[in-house]
Amino acid sequence: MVQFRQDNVEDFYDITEEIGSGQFAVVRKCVEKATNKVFAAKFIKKRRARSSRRGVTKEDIEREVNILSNVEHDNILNLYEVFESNSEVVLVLEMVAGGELFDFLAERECLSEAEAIVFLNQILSGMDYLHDRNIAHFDLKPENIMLYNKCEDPHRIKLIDFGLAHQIEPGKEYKNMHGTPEFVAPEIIAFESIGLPADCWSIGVITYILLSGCSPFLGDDKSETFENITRVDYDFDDEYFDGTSDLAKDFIQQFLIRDPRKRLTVKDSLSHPWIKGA
Ligand SMILES: Cc1ccc2c(c1)c1c3c(c(C)cc1n2CCCN)C(=O)NC3=O
Repeated sequence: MVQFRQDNVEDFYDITEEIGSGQFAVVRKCVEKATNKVFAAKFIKKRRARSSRRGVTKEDIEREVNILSNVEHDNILNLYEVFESNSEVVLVLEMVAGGELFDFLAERECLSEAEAIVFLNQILSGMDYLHDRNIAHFDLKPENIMLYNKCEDPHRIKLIDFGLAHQIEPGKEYKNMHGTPEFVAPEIIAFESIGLPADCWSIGVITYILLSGCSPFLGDDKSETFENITRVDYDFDDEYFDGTSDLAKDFIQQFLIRDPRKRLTVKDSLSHPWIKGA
């Protein structure tokens, strides 16, 4: 278990501009005073009372820290150290300066199959590492896939934000309603038992977006999106998929299967001819 340092993070790091924010967390760029190295500091508000709905419980924070402390993979973000005060916990994380895959995609509208496969090979490699350890990310989306460095190696990515990640204990039921509507699997919406296959559904949605620039289930509002997901109501509109190979569509289709038990696993997807053939 990583030690939560009780020192003041600002005695050791210069905290600078905000680079991201969520419901109970703010991410800021920071520079370690002793080394001048640049990191990302994720400030997580602690929940004050059990009855409160504000802030994150110590149990959830320790879960994220535990998972990040016990994983080491080229495509997964590194946790450097943790500070704790009365009101918040600060995760000092590796800085990935290349920005979101989401923005990289926005600049291009969609990617060639070859380029999408370069990103997917890394996403699948990181996810295979996590799933081998029964760790589900539960919040896979282009915003949580960051480019390491646009200049040095523009196609190197890191998976970030393990705030919803869980170690799935075999045989134990896990249910929770979280994640971003566009990317959540049907079993999450139906409040059924969830596990590693929920990440596989999200990978199918991400692949669809990488190749078309469109989101397969996105409706005019959250309930329409949930309705589309529950009915697995999507298609490969010729306007966006006219030049897309049948192998690519098959790869997507094998992830977007309602029954989690029949869905393609990450490990099997690495042997799919679309990925292997590249
Ligand atoms: C250059 C840059 C820009 C925005 C960043 C980050 C880095 C970033 C980072 C992290 C997180 C959790 C969120 C981050 N965000 C917020 C947006 C993430 N979807 C992180 O852990 N390392 C980062 O570099």
